[in-house]
Amino acid sequence: MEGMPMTTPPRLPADAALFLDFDGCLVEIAPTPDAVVIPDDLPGLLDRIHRRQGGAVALISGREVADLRRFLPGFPGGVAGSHGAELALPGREAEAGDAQGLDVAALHARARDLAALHDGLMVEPKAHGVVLHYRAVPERAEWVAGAMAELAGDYPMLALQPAKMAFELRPADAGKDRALARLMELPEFAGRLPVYAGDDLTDEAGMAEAQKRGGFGIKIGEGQSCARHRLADPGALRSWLDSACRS
Ligand SMILES: O=P(O)(O)OC[C@H]1O[C@H](O[C@H]2O[C@H](CO)[C@@H](O)[C@H](O)[C@H]2O)[C@H](O)[C@@H](O)[C@@H]1O
Repeated sequence: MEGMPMTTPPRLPADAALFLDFDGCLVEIAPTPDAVVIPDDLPGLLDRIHRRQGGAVALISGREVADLRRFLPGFPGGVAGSHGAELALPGREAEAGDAQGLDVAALHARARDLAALHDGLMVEPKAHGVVLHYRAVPERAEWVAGAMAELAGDYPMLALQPAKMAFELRPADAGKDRALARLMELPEFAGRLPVYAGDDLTDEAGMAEAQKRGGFGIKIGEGQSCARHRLADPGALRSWLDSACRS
């Protein structure tokens, strides 16, 4: 993740395929998953950039597809959710991994049991895994890391994913790199230059994949990254997208 200093990204090439993370990238981080605020101009901006890129725009998020659809109901592009375990494309039936024998209700119950041990912890259940959030009690970070690592030991089909003020168990065979690769096979995306913007550790695989394919990654916010470029925050990303639409 070290190496060359990161620069401001060049103008988005018109022949790029654009992959956008959601939390901390398109929208600011909020105290809880449900509290994120969608800027008034975001849906229109996504429509415009989707038209400019000839339909080659997708969201790649740790959130479930249903969650993303709830926040951005009219988003016209592809949506890879649950770190790529789900894929929803316009006009096509949604695809989802089969969770490989995972008893997801039992997993959620165990995460709730952990959360009950300390005030302020929050469980976010998902169809393919679970997140234990500690944003309200940052001093519990180490405890949550250990508890989730131990839980992960009982679920070989899941991988421990550190996130912002949270630890998640997500499908081991998913990943934002794989989601990008899958999307790049589609006619709207094939042959284009992949550009991936994201803010979190889970985005590093997506950025690395975009760069391996000759495109570039954009790290949103502070912190080390393999990305060649950086923008300060979601507002700066939205301005960068808006400038591209005006060119
Ligand atoms: O891949 P992303 O779109 O960045 O999603 C990653 C996780 O984002 C959410 O959690 C994070 O954002 C919350 C709202 O801002 C914040 O309260 C939390 O502390 C962050 O970790 C979401 O809840 C997770 O399901 C996503 O996997």
